[in-house]
Amino acid sequence: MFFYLYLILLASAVYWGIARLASHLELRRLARTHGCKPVRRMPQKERIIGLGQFLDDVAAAREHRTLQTAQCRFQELGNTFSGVCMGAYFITTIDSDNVKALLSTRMEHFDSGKQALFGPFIGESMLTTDGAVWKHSRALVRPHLARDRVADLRNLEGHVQNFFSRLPRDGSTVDLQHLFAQLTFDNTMELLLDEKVCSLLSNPGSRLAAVVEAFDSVGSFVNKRAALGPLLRIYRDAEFEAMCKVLHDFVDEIVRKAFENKQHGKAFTDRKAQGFLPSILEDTQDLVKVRFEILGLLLAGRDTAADLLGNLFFVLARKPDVWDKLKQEVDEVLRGDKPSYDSLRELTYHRYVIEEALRLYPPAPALFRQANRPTVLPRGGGIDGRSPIAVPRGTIVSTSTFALQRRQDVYGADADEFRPERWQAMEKLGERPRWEFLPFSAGPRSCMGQAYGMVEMVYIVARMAQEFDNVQNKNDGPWVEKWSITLSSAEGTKVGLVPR
Ligand code: HEM
Repeated sequence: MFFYLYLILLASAVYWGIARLASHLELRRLARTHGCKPVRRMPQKERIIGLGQFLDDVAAAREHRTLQTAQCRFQELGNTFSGVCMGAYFITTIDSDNVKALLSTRMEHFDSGKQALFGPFIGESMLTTDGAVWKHSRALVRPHLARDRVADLRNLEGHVQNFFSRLPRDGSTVDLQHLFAQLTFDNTMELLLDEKVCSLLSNPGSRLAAVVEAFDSVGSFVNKRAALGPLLRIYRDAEFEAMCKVLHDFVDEIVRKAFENKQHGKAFTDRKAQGFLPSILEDTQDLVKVRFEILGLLLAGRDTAADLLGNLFFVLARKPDVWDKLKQEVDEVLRGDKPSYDSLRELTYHRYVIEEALRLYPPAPALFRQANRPTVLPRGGGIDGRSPIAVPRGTIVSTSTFALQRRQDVYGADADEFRPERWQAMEKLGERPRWEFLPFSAGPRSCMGQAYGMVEMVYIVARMAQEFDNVQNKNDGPWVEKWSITLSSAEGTKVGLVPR
């Protein structure tokens, strides 16, 4: 018995050694062929485990300055550098050639790298899988975010009405951030699952309120996990698992109901027959897989738009001139009507305002992948950082969209300022950035909900501009980051609203 165990262990060790050697030789061959030079390393006293780096990251996260710290590092060290954190070698870059290679031209050399990170929350879903499984998920979802679904804004208006009913109209303080999360949750549930839930109208102690709360807190756990590197494989957190269970139970109930209807031959109504849930149940009877796909989509669709709106209104409350321009545009274009899919496209200034918020406060402020083979990135090597660099298998390669979209050499000396007019100027000159503006990522793995997300956000801002004369700032200090999967304001979005 022990002899066989010993043999298995020995064979595994030999296999591992040969695979490492082959990978190393392949990396050397690639480096020679492409003329790679060493990538700049960030100063670290100890580079085997990178414990110092881990402790610095934890301290920065506690002080809500992870993203600003990363931006400063790029300013000090250049657009591409490498380091080690908790035993994991990483390369981070805001060089647009590298970003293009990572997300598009060499995309197949990198995996999503998110499965361990999201762990029990979304298991195997489109956000965490690769290859054929990931492609299949995208094909399933695509029709449900097509133009006809996106263009139907009736449901969204219903949720906006619920949202308005929660807003005080006497200028007293309200935190919009949490209400936006409820609004986008209700809307995404209906868009994807034809499920009418009204968390906006639910009581504080209700089950629905607990589900929204679990969604809110699960993000903080995921971010904590991100810092653990390879230790994640053995890390367990009972509180995180309890939050996941609340969400799993909630989605499982909806899935089971739809599955039973299907089993009992109950036909879906015409509208439902086109819904995402019936079509995914046609494809698989694995209800756990269905649960994870749905949760992944809810996560992708809810937090991103809600956080963007929260950050945007944080800024708008301090920019009455921008709010006046938004009101002027809705009045001129919509003339008191509700926005339609077509009229939304005429709200150009609204789009600039939202793009400026996406630039400064990208809901996904960092994108990362994991190299699934030895490969090469085109820039970052040598003293001038212009030569290609070799990327060993297993390397985590990330880009900070937060820092990338604040590059002064791209956006000018006022890159850190909120100035929507810059988009008009850049468009006039035909200088709209391509690989330096990636709020929805880019390439084959880019956001599937980009068109819908933009429509939803422009619609909500336009309806707010039709409804309120004034958005008063009630937050005391400056904007402070809270990065937990997506990027929101640590102090919320406290405003007072004065009706028109
Ligand atoms: C403000 C709105 C939104 C922003 C800024 C945004 C941003 C992003 C980003 C950056 C990614 C890539 C993540 C990565 O590669 O790590 C992504 C992926 C994705 N988004 Fe969005 N998103 C938004 C809204 C939506 C909506 C409304 C939906 C659907 C209802 C959606 C569905 C998806 C899906 C399915 C993916 C995964 C694509 C894949 O892995 O192939 N997103 N989104």
